[in-house]
Amino acid sequence: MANRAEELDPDVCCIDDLKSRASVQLPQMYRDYYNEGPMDLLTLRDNEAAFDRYKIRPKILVDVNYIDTSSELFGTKVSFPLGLSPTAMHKLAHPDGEVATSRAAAATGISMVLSSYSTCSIEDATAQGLEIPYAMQMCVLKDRKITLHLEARRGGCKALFLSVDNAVLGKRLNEFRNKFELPVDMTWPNILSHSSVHSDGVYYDAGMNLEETIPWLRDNSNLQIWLKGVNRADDVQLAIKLGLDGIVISNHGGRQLDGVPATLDVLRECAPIATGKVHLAIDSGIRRGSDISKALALDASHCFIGRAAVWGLAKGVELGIKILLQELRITMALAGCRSIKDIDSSFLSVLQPNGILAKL
Ligand SMILES: Cc1cc2nc3c(=O)[nH]c(=O)nc-3n(C[C@H](O)[C@H](O)[C@H](O)COP(=O)(O)O)c2cc1C
Ligand SMILES: CCCCC(=O)C(=O)O
Repeated sequence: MANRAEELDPDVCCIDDLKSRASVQLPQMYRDYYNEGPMDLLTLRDNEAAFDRYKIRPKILVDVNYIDTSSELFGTKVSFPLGLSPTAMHKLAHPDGEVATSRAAAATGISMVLSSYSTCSIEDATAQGLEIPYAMQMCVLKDRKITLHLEARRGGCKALFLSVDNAVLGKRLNEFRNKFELPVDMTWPNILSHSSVHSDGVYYDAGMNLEETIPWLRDNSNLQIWLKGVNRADDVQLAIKLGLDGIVISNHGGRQLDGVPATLDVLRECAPIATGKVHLAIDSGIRRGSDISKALALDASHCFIGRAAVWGLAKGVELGIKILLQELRITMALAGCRSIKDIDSSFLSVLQPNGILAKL
């Protein structure tokens, strides 16, 4: 049957299978670090549940013989509007670390954002994909020299993603209980080649404010600047006022402040403000190709995955990306969307508590 992509592994047919596979392979300390989050995991669960609250409304009798999933990010064509969110320390899951993840992004033609806390150098990771758009995630650290040193190491990156949801780390009970620590032979080469782990300067500058930081970054970088971790309409307005290039609606995959709303609901609130003024992307909770289509229908131009990629490190990141692409193509064909730009709000309804479907 045409739908059955021969290259997919019968043991791993969906991202949930990939999660199960990774979860049995990883030691508990790293499995819990990847899979869990802070406190009661309320936001982590709601990120996923939110996608189920929105229902797809297929349009009939559309010729879907040819489906075009291609899209664009930072002015570069990608095979579909999905990228890899920055996730720290890929070597915990695979000896090749971010180089392996980057290879998968390159093989499937999608974008990748590298974490400042990568366990491979940015140069080694970006060398894997000359055609795909890379970005680098940054935090403003107490020692601004290290922040700038990071910018200088940007290699082939086209954008900086400034994380704005981690003034401190969320209270992750698993990390306390498991006494989480890095293996002694593992480091963060992009940060520590310029400093020592014992220096106070490598920690987040919790006093950072955007009015001062963005002009300073603009003076020191010619890359696009995106904010990652925006959760409120007034912060979207601030980002527009400061002339930022893009915003990722993100709650860090429910890993920072427990109790914040699901990103899909925040997207719905913020998209009308952002549309036409600033690029708008989303991450947190994406586990299926149909989830991508729902975010696009709510006016995101791009989606990112965190855990789905790190789970992939156990069995094949490329496999995980191909699963999501296949599911997106099937969703588009069955919903009557021939191209990404066809996916609009007419394809979604919300099921209200009274059982009636409401249009967006
Ligand atoms: C293991 C792990 C490490 C992460 N490390 C970073 C990081 O270094 N910097 C950052 O901005 N976000 C980090 N994140 C958050 C991701 O960029 C992303 O927002 C989140 O994973 C998206 O949710 P999802 O995992 O449900 O797809 C991390 C997430 C995970 C799961
Ligand atoms: C010190 C690395 C922090 C990575 C991070 O942001 C996360 O685990 O969510």
